[in-house]
Amino acid sequence: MSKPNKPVVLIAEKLAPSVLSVFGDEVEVRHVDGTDRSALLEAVKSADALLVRSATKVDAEVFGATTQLKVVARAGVGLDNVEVPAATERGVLVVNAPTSNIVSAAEHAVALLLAVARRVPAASQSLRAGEWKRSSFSGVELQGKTIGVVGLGKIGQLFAQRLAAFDTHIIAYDPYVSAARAGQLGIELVTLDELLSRADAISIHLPKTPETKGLIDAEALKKTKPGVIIVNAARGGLIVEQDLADALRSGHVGGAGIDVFVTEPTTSSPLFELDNVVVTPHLGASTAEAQDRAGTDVAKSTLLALRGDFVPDAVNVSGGGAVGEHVRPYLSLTQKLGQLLTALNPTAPASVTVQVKGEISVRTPGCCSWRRCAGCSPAWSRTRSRSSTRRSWRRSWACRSSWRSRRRARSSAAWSRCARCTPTARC
Ligand SMILES: NC(=O)C1=CN([C@@H]2O[C@H](COP(=O)(O)OP(=O)(O)OC[C@H]3O[C@@H](n4cnc5c(N)ncnc54)[C@H](O)[C@@H]3O)[C@@H](O)[C@H]2O)C=CC1
Ligand SMILES: O=C(O)CCC(=O)C(=O)O
Repeated sequence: MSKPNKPVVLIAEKLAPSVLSVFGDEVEVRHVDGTDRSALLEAVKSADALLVRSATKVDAEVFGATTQLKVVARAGVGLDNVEVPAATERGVLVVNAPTSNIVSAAEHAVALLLAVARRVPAASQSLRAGEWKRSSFSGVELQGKTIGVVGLGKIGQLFAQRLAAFDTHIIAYDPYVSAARAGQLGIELVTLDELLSRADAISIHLPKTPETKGLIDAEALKKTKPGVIIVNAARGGLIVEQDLADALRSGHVGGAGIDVFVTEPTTSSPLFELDNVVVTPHLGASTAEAQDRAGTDVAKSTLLALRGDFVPDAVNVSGGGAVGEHVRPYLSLTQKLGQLLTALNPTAPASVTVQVKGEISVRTPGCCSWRRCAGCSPAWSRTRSRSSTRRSWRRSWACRSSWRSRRRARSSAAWSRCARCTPTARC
């Protein structure tokens, strides 16, 4: 029986049991098969929150079917199945679980690389078929090899750290990462062409965007070293499957480990016919630990959103980007500083400036001032709006907040502080 007054949370895919333990009895949980379009469109009408993994397409049609929906939560990283601009347009908050499965995804990429380099699946299959063919399954070592990482974000970095333990030289292509940051990690930042021409193995860790779709095509593959191993545990379509299959068949590419496909689910791909390919059905995040974290993280974010609180993992709040891992710790610091400020000065100030210095000053910390607001007294705000999307957040706080940054800090450690408070009873 439906329980009045409780927000309805619609779960559209199989999620870890941790989700339900976080929700407790604060919400009414309903289930639907997100791949059954008509069932989804019907069920979403009365849902306050929608929880998905990667199989449910949450697009303008879904948002058009409901006026009730406040939050879409993606239990994982990639948001290519959620039309974020359409959500923002409708005032629906979108959250993901940006760190929940990154270790699992990085480990899976390592597993694929090793499986290809040592031909583990083919040898296993052959032995199980009753053959003892040691000479047929000679592989290559990773030691001393150059490994190219395309996309040096969270997963790319974790992959690189793990590969470094094999005594490899890591090079990376990522135009959005500074050479200084790469240097700190012991990684040489290069152009894509240089990476393609130098790497003995290449692992892709990019989001799927109009810019990255088809990045590794026939032209790019031509530039690679003969015998190169290619791994993709990021998204299908970043590599053009047919072009990769052709390069594998010609022997120019030595092997490939592929977890993701341009169409999913799928049981047919030109890659499936080739011996030097190891494939898995999008298993990068399929570990108990990752699923548990993804479930817990999105359930917590969903509750925050439904309560009208600030949601750190919201992706359509801070100017279209999630709060980066380097900035994240400062959110709670600024929140605590806001609470302290409230305790010391219960009268609302006209404005508060958050100063940040050092590394984080170049990592879009503007969100810290919002978080500081979240820590400040409710008496400082006029009303709290139902939605936490950017426009309404700005409207809801009477007290102005801003941030200032200085690139140089006395030490390499970054810091933030609430400063320049202008106490006034005006707002
Ligand atoms: N197979 C699986 O189950 C999983 C796959 N993924 C995929 O991995 C992707 C990466 O995840 P994270 O590392 O957490 O994301 P991230 O956002 O931390 O890193 C992505 C990196 O790609 C870089 N990048 C963006 N556009 C680029 C371009 N045009 N050229 C070169 N670099 C570019 C960014 O600067 C960033 O450093 C996700 O978007 C998702 O699609 C994530 C988790 C599990
Ligand atoms: O297993 C899943 O939910 C998909 C994981 C994934 O690809 C992601 O988080 O981006």
